[in-house]
Amino acid sequence: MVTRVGGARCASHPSGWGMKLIELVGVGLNYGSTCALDEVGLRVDAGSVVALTGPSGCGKSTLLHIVAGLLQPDEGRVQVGGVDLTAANDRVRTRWRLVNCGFVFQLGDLVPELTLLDNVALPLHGVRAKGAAALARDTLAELGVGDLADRFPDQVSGGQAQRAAIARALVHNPPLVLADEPTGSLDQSSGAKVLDLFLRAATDRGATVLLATHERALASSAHREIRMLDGRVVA
Ligand SMILES: Nc1ncnc2c1ncn2[C@@H]1O[C@H](COP(=O)(O)OP(=O)(O)OP(=O)(O)O)[C@@H](O)[C@H]1O
Repeated sequence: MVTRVGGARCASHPSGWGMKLIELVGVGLNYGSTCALDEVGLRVDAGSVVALTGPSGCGKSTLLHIVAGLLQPDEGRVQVGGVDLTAANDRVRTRWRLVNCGFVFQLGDLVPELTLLDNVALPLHGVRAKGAAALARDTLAELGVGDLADRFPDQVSGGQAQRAAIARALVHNPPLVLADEPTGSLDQSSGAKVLDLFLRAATDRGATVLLATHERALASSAHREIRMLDGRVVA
């Protein structure tokens, strides 16, 4: 079934998206003469936490950007939650992403002019301002940075900013969470808290979390690990 972008969701799975969430077939992408992805085929079922691992430069970030519809492959097909992203134009992909996807970028990528609270409330368009602020505050608190809600990104540490970026990716309960090195600048206990939130999102509400990581502890706690090498999925 192909669902409307950002529209009606299927009721047969808690995420509302059916079982087969992500499907990539023969996906290739080049940056000029650099081949970043080569014939990648992948299928991820809904409701799981999946770790993408592999050496630096093997294509993990590029793959996450393609699944989010932020990059279009040069070849192949990408279907996510029943939507064919390779057939969708920029505007449709952007709208789809806002509704369905939470993305944690490798460098956090908070808006510098907004407080942590306002950054986290960004995906909550459509929620009344008061409700959005309360929800954003609760999510920041869950990640242990509730007391920093009114600070700006340049007034907190890298790890605190990263936790706010994770709060922003989770606050609207999206069916799909994509995270690029989400625990890279976190201490062990904050990293464990983040992992716990990802696992809960998957088991409690059927969300799917696809994360790129170099950390063994994170990869081995995920439901599944996908290993990449030189732009290909190898295991
Ligand atoms: N914007 C870009 N322009 C040119 N080449 C790029 C660009 N982004 C990535 N690459 C190249 O594409 C390949 C895959 O990069 P990618 O960032 O996807 O790897 P990665 O596995 O996420 O690496 P890391 O673990 O270091 O974050 C690398 O060879 C990289 O140098």
